[in-house]
Amino acid sequence: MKIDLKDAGRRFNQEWIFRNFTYGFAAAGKYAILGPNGSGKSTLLSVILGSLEPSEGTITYADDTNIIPIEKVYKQVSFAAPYLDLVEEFTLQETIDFHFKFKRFYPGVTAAQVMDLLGLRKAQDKALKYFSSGMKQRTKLALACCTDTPLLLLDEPTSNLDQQGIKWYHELIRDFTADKLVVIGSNQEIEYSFCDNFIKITDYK
Ligand SMILES: Nc1ncnc2c1ncn2[C@@H]1O[C@H](COP(=O)(O)OP(=O)(O)OP(=O)(O)O)[C@@H](O)[C@H]1O
Repeated sequence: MKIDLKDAGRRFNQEWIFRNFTYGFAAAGKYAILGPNGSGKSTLLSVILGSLEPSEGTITYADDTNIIPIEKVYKQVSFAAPYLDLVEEFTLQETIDFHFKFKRFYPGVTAAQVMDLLGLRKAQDKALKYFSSGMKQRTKLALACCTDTPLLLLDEPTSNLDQQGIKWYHELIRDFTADKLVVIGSNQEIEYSFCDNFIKITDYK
């Protein structure tokens, strides 16, 4: 998977959040988008995700041989963010089953293994509305990482996780992302310490 942005910019009303962003992402690179609160990390992630259009410039996606049309990109992406809502009425088991009706498991992974990996078997029949914020965040990360997509986007991945949860997050990254293009939006080193490419959003103002 490759993503190329050329002179990309995004604004809300009259305010430019970033401009002149020319950058190439390629599998299996690990990229971190860095910047202070409100600088535009989530906005750039949303443009890469395909959920926001650039206000100027272009974004193109390609696999090894072909351009991927923008309307098909969602099939290639897994995304987790604290502001991404889960269906609160679903139990954990239903959440896992529902997610994998639409997306394939990472090779070798099963629904039972996702449950084991989460370490939340006791809560498998509990509705997500009764989950703590850390349990919800773990659920989002496990679903995103255990899905067989070439692109993984994570915004503030360790928000609401405790020390043990942060260690668990690093194990997920180690075990499920070797061949993926990974982009992390973050301002905490612990979240992107494994990355090898760094984008400072403040360089594109
Ligand atoms: N839908 C929107 N309409 C108008 N302004 C928006 C919208 N979404 C984001 N913004 C503005 O864009 C700017 C960048 O926000 P963004 O959420 O991308 O920053 P961030 O770097 O991810 O911040 P944080 O670290 O706090 O999550 C902010 O000034 C925000 O108010």
